[in-house]
Amino acid sequence: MSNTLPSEDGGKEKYDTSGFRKYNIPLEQVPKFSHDDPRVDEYISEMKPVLITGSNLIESAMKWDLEYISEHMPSSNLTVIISKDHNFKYVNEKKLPQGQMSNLKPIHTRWSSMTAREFLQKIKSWKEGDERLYLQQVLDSSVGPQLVQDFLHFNWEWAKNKQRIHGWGPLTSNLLLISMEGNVTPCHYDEQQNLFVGIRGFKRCILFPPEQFDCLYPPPVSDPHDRQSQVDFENPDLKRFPKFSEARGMEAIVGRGDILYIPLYWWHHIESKQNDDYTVSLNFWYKTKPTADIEYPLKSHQKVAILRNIEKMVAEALQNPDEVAHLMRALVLGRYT
Ligand SMILES: O=C(O)C(=O)C[C@H](CCCc1ccccc1)C(=O)O
Ligand SMILES: [Zn+2]
Repeated sequence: MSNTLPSEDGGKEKYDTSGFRKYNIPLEQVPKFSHDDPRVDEYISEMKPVLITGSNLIESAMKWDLEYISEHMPSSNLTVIISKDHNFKYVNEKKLPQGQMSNLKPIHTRWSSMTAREFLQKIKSWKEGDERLYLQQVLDSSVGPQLVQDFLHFNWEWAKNKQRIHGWGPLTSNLLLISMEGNVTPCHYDEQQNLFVGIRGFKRCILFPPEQFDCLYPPPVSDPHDRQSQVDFENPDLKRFPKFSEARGMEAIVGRGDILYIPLYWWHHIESKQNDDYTVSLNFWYKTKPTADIEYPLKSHQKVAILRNIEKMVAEALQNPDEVAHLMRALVLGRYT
């Protein structure tokens, strides 16, 4: 059950955020509406986050806890990320320096695979100081016939309706997420529309709109941590990242059966409630349709896409990522400033 009742005015009630980390960031509440409230589609069409309650989108997955998964896919090896602390910062392996530099491989998080039962045993016997685990498995035929059956029984009518009326592209993937209490996925953005569903436990999501790109300082596009903020929310370095002090966020608590719409290019920081049981969530990532006829004024997420393309073009033209900053400074400093 969700932790506050959907109220008529939607989104004004405060979420119960006890058990989540406190950051020095001003936060507004993401509005919360029942799945059949017309305001849900108003927010999605304006590409603004909204928390949707009471939908039966994944009714058949509400029984997906580690016992059930262990029982129905006893031998499957699932993808598990292991981290030295509670932060699970995603690394794009394809963008890691190859060859002799490979000793720069990230020592912070690494990928492993294990059965659901092994994962359950490891998190049950976990104690302070141990490495932390986060199961992140793409739903594909490898999850076995029972979970595929459950997947086929999702309320695809509802999901397809959203996809159609909001002009989304195809569903690209569903990521099954089983997190230890207290794990954090640091602030990043994705280039897809996302219906993020709670199955078990509570997750708190902090969101920032794409236009706050200059407050959140992602690394170069060629960096393994592409699309992720370089700012450590627990200890922000305001000398390196001064505009982070201007960041203004939104907050939602995703409970059992809740769906958080995370618009594409919106920044999001997600954590599982501390000192609570493990959490289970499932996301639905949709490509967005290529912009047929461009409308002005451009939306902020389109300007972020332009920035990404410029970075890629300049790096490609120079054939050397290290020269990009110098050329871009020469373009702007003293000329466009
Ligand atoms: O659904 C989303 O978009 C989330 O960020 C959910 C997040 C885990 C996502 C891990 C990840 C981040 C970037 C690229 C690939 C995988 C969580 O719930 O902890
Ligand atoms: Zn994400």
